[in-house]
Amino acid sequence: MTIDIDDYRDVWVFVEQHEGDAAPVSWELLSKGRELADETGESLIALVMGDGVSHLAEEAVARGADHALLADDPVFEPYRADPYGEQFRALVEERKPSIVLIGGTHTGRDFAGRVAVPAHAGLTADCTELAVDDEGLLLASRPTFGGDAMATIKCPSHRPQMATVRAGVFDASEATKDDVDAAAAVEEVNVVVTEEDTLSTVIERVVSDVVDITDADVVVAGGAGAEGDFEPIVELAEALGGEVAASRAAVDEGWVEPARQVGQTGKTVRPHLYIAAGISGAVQHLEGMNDSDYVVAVNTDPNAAIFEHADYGIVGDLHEVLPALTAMIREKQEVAV
Ligand SMILES: Cc1cc2nc3c(=O)[nH]c(=O)nc-3n(C[C@H](O)[C@H](O)[C@H](O)COP(=O)(O)OP(=O)(O)OC[C@H]3O[C@@H](n4cnc5c(N)ncnc54)[C@H](O)[C@@H]3O)c2cc1C
Repeated sequence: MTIDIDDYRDVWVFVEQHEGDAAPVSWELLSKGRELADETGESLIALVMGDGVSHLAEEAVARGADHALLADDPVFEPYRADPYGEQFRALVEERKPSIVLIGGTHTGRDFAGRVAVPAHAGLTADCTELAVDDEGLLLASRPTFGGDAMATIKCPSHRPQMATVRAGVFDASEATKDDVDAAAAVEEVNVVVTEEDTLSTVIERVVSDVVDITDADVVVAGGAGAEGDFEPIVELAEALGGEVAASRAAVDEGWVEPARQVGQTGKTVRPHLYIAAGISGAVQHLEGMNDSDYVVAVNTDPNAAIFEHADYGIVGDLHEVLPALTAMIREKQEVAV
């Protein structure tokens, strides 16, 4: 398929939503998209699909998009890959964006290929870094070879340049425009899919019990120093209402499920409080938690690298320090009740 790449312009960000609430990754991509659009001198366009979601299109503009495209129709609720993919595909074909960014979530991964394949476009999945080069080409980076190397991929001869991006790797954009200005920049697009065209029907929605540590406000992470006993970590996390996480060393030992691994080949978290217990502070681990608001490290080795990245450090055995912290927190909670 030959295309004229000069026909393709602008940076698009897909605003993922669930029952009218935006997925946090949407606003993270919007802030990165703004940066890329400013560098390439193009517009940043938000694409919102759903039923009764015009408020999100306005919010996307308030948070920095130049313009929002809104496909608002009952066919988009609940989410199914075929209407989303087909609507997105049709808009890409008609409007010709240069860069398309989609969250690397279950939803984004599910339908992004349905946009990329008919467009004969490349799709770099699960990116953790994005930039543009001097010619305005998207540089999409992601871990590869099981995390042993980082690959930077560019797509010089085809458009659009598409990427799915891991949640939690960029700061979310903030609202800067008022509602009136925002509403004026929303364009309702022609919905090209109907219920009759749609092959799938949702019979039942079952809430998965797979954990998602990326949204937690408090994360208590354990490493090899836990020596197989995660109980103090679990109890402190429970006392603080937070999630349990782990270094790769702890996951490799089978002490904790892989969905809880933090780092380059795990999840990226940015909680208000991150407690790293028995974790040395390897760069690959730091990559997944370095943007936490407050880091508290507990380690027997006063020279452990993690202390250089911690706001508060406790030199000691986690099997003594964590139960003491948990007991103090429980005591305060009882007094408060
Ligand atoms: C390509 C690649 C990708 C990787 N991706 C990831 C990733 O996503 N996430 C990740 O975490 N790692 C990743 N790693 C592995 C990383 O390099 C480290 O090996 C790993 O993070 C070490 O885990 P750790 O800190 O738990 O263990 P260690 O480095 O063994 O550290 C254990 C720490 O516990 C302390 N300690 C021991 N006993 C106690 C105790 N009783 N109380 C308190 N402290 C104690 C020790 O002093 C030590 O500092 C990756 C490596 C590579 C090469």
